[in-house]
Amino acid sequence: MEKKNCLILALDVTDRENALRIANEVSEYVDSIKVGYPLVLGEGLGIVKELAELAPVIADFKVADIPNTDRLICEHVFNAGADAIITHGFTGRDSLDSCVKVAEEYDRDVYVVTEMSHPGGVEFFRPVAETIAQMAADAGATGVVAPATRPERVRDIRKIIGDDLHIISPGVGAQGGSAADVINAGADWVIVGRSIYNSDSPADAAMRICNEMKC
Ligand SMILES: O=C1C[C@H](C(=O)O)N([C@@H]2O[C@H](COP(=O)(O)O)[C@@H](O)[C@H]2O)C(=O)N1
Repeated sequence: MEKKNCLILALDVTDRENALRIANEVSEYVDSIKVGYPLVLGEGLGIVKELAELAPVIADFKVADIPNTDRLICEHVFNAGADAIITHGFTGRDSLDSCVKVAEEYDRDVYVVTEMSHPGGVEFFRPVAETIAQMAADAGATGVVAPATRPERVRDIRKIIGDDLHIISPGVGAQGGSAADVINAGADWVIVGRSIYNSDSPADAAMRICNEMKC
C-alpha cells in the first residue's frame, strides 16, 4: 500500500450503492479501502473487485481459525481482488504462518491485530499484545493493527516491531481517538469509518482528517 494521505476508509456500510457512492467521493483522499463483514455479508465478495478499481482493498475478516481454514479464507479473499487481509494473532504462529504463506504466493499483504481499540480490547489483548506484535514481525507479516484510542500502546508496539512493519490504526473519531496523535505516536495509517461515511460530506470529512495529519 503506497503511503500518500495516511488514511484508510473503513467502509462499514451494508449496501453496494451507498458503498460505491462514498468510495468514489473520497477516493482521492484515501490510500486504501477496508471492507469487512458488514458490507461483504450484505453484498458478497464481488464488491471487493469493484472497490479495488478505486483503491487497494483491505479485507478485514479478522481471520482466526486453524491453519488450513485460514489458508482457504486467504485464497478466496486474494482471488476476489483484495490487496491485503487482516488476521488475528491469538490463534498462534502456525495459523499466522498459513496466512503469510498465501499472501506471499499472491504478493499481497497481511496485517495482524495486536490490541483492539474498543474498551474490551484491554481485557484479554492487553497482556499479549506485545507478544503478538513480536510474532507478527518474526512471521514476516506486512504490519499490525494497533489502537488509535491508546496512542501510548502504538508507541509500545512500534518499539517491538521496529520501523520495517506498518502500523494501521483504527479508533479515530467515533471511538474518540485523534488522527494526529496516533500518527505522531508512530502509526503509518489511520483507519476511519463512521466519521467519514456518516458525514453529510464524506469527501470534506476525509480531507479534514488528511489535513490534520499532514503525514
Ligand atoms: O481494534 C480494532 C480492530 C478493527 C480493525 O481495524 O481491524 N477495527 C475496525 O476499524 C473500523 C473503525 O470504524 P469507526 O469506529 O471509525 O467507525 C471498523 O471497521 C472496525 O471493525 C476497530 O475499530 N478496532
